[in-house]
Amino acid sequence: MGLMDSLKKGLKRSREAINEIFYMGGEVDEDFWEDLEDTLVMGDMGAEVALSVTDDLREQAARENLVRADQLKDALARRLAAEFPAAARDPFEDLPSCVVFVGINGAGKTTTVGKLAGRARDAGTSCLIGGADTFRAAAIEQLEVWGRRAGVDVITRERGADPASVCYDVVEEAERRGSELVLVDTAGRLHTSADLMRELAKLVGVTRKRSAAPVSVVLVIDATTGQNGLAQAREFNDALDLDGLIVTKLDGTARGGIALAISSQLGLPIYRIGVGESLDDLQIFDALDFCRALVGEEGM
Ligand SMILES: Nc1nc2c(ncn2[C@@H]2O[C@H](COP(=O)(O)OP(=O)(O)OP(=O)(O)O)[C@@H](O)[C@H]2O)c(=O)[nH]1
Repeated sequence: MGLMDSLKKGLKRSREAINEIFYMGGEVDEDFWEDLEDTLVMGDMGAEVALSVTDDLREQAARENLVRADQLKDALARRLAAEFPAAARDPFEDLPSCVVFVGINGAGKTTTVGKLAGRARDAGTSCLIGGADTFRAAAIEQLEVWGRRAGVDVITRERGADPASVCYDVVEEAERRGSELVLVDTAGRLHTSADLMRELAKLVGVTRKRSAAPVSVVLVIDATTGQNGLAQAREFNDALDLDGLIVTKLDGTARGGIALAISSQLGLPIYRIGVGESLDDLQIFDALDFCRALVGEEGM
């Protein structure tokens, strides 16, 4: 399945809801604008975004005399796409680079690190993985499986070791080998969220201090978490000053709008999206493609 197909499948629910308003009577009247705003809110985009997008579209429709569903849908996709901040730098393409992945357990960090390592190997980029989730032995094993699959070495320490020391080790080893890309997987669960944030803040601090290559802190977020995802992202951003996002599981039952809410409200670019569990299911994020899949074009 291609990117657009996986994405369209995942965003089916949002699209169906939007299609419903467009076909309700075919007339662009007061009810239409109210329904559109409600549908955007229900799609997890957040009330603020929904309101400003609807207002802008309404003005544009009046100005440009857009009355047909296909014209309005295209304008809606473009207006939604404008909500996503663009990335100033791609931490997986602009090398050398060191990326620390954070996020709650199950968000897809390890899988994403594996996919990116596989991509790096295919592109001929020398890559090294740091396994800083020393909290769970199974996490290290899982990462090593992905490392083997991708043909990329994993630097880690024994269970219970200081995760910040793993970062120190992997950055040092990367410098010794001349590796261009370092990908660090971290723990998603500790006793409390405050413990986790404290540990991650220390780990990020050590990595930033030790690495000569630019360090990016990327939040991996599961698109199926809905509104709770926004609160999660805020907590990580407050503690760690994130650089950007990777949104996973957009092939699943996601409503998708949460990606837009987080990215636009926190001003964080989306670097990649996960659309499945295998090595190939990670894609570069294209805001307009995403919004077209969200809104649906004629015949979709
Ligand atoms: N459908 C789908 N599943 C995904 C995607 N990304 C990850 N997963 C699945 O989500 C589950 C959790 O992924 P992990 O990579 O283990 O998550 P994690 O954040 O590393 O979790 P911890 O190690 O517990 O912190 C696995 O079953 C993955 O296969 C995606 O883009 N789509």
